[in-house]
Amino acid sequence: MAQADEMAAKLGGCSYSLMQAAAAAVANRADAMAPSGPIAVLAGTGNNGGDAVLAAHYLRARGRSVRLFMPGAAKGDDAGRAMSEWASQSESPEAFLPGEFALVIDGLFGAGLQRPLDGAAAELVRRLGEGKARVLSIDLPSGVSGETGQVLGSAPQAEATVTFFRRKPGHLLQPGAALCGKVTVADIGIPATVLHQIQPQTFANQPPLWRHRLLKPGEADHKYARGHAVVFSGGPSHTGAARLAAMAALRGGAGLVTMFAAGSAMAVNAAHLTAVMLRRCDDVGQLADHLADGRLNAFVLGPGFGSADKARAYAAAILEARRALVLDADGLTAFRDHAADLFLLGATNAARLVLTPHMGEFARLFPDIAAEPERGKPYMARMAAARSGAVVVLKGSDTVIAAPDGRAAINATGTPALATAGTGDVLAGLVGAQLANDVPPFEAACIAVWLHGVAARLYGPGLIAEDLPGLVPQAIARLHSLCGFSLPGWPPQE
Ligand SMILES: NC(=O)C1=CN([C@@H]2O[C@H](COP(=O)(O)OP(=O)(O)OC[C@H]3O[C@@H](n4cnc5c(N)ncnc54)[C@H](OP(=O)(O)O)[C@@H]3O)[C@@H](O)[C@H]2O)[C@@H](O)CC1
Ligand SMILES: [K+]
Repeated sequence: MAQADEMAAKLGGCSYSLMQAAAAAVANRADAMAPSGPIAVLAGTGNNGGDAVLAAHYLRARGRSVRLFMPGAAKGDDAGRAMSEWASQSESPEAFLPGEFALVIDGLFGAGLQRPLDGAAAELVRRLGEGKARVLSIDLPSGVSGETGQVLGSAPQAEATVTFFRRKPGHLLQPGAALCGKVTVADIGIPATVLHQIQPQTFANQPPLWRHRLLKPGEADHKYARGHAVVFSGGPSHTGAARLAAMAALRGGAGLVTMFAAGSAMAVNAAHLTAVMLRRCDDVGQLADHLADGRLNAFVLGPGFGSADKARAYAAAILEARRALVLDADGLTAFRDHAADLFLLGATNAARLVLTPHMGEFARLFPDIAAEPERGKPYMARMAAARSGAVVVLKGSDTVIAAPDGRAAINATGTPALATAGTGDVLAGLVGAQLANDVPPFEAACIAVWLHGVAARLYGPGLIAEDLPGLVPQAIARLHSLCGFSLPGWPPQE
């Protein structure tokens, strides 16, 4: 954002006019949140504080009762100029009692936060929490890192946050995302061309990022044009996870899906499968025979799979046969003591491998990277992708998808309803469906994660993993409608 600010100034903008626009957006939001009653404004020493002081000035000019509290003197030209517009004195933090106000505007720190909150700022945040004040944060709740979403020291729980130009990673990553409350993005006049100039590598996982890769529904579609995904079953008493993945792959748009099962698991799978086909695969020799069929183009290995030795051998055979592979669950854990082998496979099979670890599985494969959570999920996922040569989907309520080339997307369609057994298996199948359709792995993973979250939101509370594949068509319909695609003949006309 600081880079965006500088670029905007270079492109002929004036940084004070940006601050004026930012402050006006904050004042408008404050008025809408609390149309009457006294307002407290907490202003820090930098430009976040400058926004706050100017918002206080605008609100007072509208006849609102406003008191300004500052832990120190304003630094910098813009913040100093904002202060000169505030005709009265600011009060010291000791005088601030949150219970006296209908709303508190938090403008202590924003994008310039460098170190954990302490002293007067930390004390103000503590009092905000204790007083259960309604908080409107400027740019970010003070204490939340805009880069990582991590809390540095402490941060208030905002009811709403007004940010500027574009959301920052800290608005999407936990715990920052939850502390922001409802985020609105104000246009303060920074031209969109600034984005082209700064070439950001971190994105929100939204359709504009990958809509050009989406398979458009067409009348000429036939099942072989939409790929053939394969999911590996576990042993006879561990077949459910793979079936979830297989159903998701089919609902997610793979033209055909086949389950590969060892002889011992054939009968139980046969009893459960209908549209998903079933073939026997006992060992890597049989897998090699199957791989002779070039139409089998995307594989999902790991959900309920069990055998680590077999998982490693199968992964190598699939990648060496130049097929796309989603490695999940047991497929990931199989490499915990053989991570270098996995990274070599990834490096020699660029653009074919997707890893879908949750944080525990991630730490088994990348212990040194996982030991630095304070650097944030995009950093961790990006480092892991660069090291493994794979697209890495670091799962959680704020799933991050990273590619070896440095791109990272933060998902925002997640929901706590997804925190239930088997939802990861469904996600692996959805990634497999996109890969079967020849979508490149970064976009394949982004699309699958987006659909997975939207499908879960369509159900709401009480969701179990079995519900998810059946909701995927509605999620796809929503996506198509967002992108302006239509399925020929649907919805049916009279
Ligand atoms: N970019 C844009 O387009 C636009 C940006 N705008 C606004 O500018 C904001 C960014 O402003 P910013 O860069 O001045 O940083 P900010 O967040 O005010 O903090 C820096 C100050 O805090 C201090 N400080 C830091 N950490 C501290 C700590 N833990 N404890 C104590 N002190 C600490 C630090 O002190 P120092 O390190 O210098 O000692 C410095 O004085 C951005 O969030 C948005 O609101 C808008 O005006 C519109 C256009
Ligand atoms: K703030």
